[in-house]
Amino acid sequence: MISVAEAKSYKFVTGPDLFSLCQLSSQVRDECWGKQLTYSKKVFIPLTNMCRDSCGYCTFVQSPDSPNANYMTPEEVLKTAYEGEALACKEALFSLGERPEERHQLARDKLAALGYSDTLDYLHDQCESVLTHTSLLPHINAGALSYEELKKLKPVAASMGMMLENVSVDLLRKGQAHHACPDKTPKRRLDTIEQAGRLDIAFTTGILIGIGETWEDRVDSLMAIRERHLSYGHIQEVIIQNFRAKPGTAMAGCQEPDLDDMKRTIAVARLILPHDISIQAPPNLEVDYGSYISAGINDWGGISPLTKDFINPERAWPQIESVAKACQGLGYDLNERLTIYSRFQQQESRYLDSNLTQKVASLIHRNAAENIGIHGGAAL
Ligand SMILES: O=c1nc2n(C[C@H](O)[C@H](O)[C@H](O)CO)c3cc(O)ccc3cc-2c(=O)[nH]1
Ligand SMILES: C[C@H]1O[C@@H](n2cnc3c(N)ncnc32)[C@H](O)[C@@H]1O
Ligand code: MET
Ligand code: SF4
Repeated sequence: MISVAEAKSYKFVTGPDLFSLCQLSSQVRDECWGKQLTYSKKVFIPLTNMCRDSCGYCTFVQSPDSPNANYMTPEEVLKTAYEGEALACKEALFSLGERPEERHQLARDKLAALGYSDTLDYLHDQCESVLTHTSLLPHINAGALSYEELKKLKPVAASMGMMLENVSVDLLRKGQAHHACPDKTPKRRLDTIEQAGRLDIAFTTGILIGIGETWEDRVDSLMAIRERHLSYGHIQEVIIQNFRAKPGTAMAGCQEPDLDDMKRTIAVARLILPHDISIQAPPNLEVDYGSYISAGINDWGGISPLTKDFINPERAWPQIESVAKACQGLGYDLNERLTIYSRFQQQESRYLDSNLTQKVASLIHRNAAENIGIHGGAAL
């Protein structure tokens, strides 16, 4: 792992050339993860698109004035999960707005009609329903959560996640990406990662690239993740996600990060983070996604044969076969993994509630058989 000072000196223009950096990070990736990349076959469950925050980049959020502002019903949740199960998905990604009932009367009314007063209680019960009725494993991406909230949700999710975004407090200023977003303060985000560590929750986090942060801010954010992982060991993956500008948002006119900037950040993330952390970049937010492999990623995140990426709905998922081809072209197999990585899966593991161990064990078997069947490759 490189030092803060080294990482900060690796920036564009004055730092080492991109090719050497990528060679170095690929070497580290190959040593730790071998000649295989992974993805998780998932369905997306956008439980509610209302939110008390208003991030400058987000089109997922719907204002209460919009006819599209909603909560999914329990029937809609199960329908999506059943359809995903039929297509061999193994992850149900619950992704939602943060505490909408604390800001919007419409959210309170819609929750009350469903028999709830708290979005997180509804989330708990919908994860439980998916666990009861299907073989899918819930992954919860509900933003900043407290120790008590995480603790309540742990028995109904195999893993959880929340993008740190960035530790820069400058992004909270007026006119910046996180202005008027109480859940995007670095303090709340870092505290969520810390509490998930105390609770032994297999956790995904990451940074969003190109939202007004500096190179040094990126390094500081990755260092903050590294420190918490060194304390608790619970970070299973770090997502390096590029901002995509969306019409109709406050940041519609902002410059998107270019591919070289993404590659440099991925390579440096690989060198900064402990090597047992998976590095993920989504394949649907960059046309030349194959070049992420040369920058040092080992994972593509969730890919869905059924549902769109509701956060980037205009960016279609590539066919899994075309991702596999890109991997093979560079000498890597593509294997399916579960939402909880193998390192955290052991039976009696402190990371899994006892009612989840059996479900995970049977999916491990299915996954291994499918990986051998489809790719002729090694099972995970
Ligand atoms: O389809 C998406 N999946 C997103 N995922 C899902 C992710 O691709 C997979 O669910 C995980 O790799 C677990 O398998 C996230 C998960 C998190 O915990 C935190 C943030 C994200 C962000 C996205 C996203 O923008 N789009
Ligand atoms: C779930 C995660 O999706 C990311 N997210 C939200 N909006 C965008 C966008 N326009 N471009 C890229 N990523 C985005 C944020 O990082 C959030 O935490
Ligand atoms: N609202 C949560 C966050 O921003 C998760 C979904 S974002 C569309 O972290
Ligand atoms: S990114 Fe998440 S927190 Fe921000 S407005 Fe969208 S749903 Fe809300």
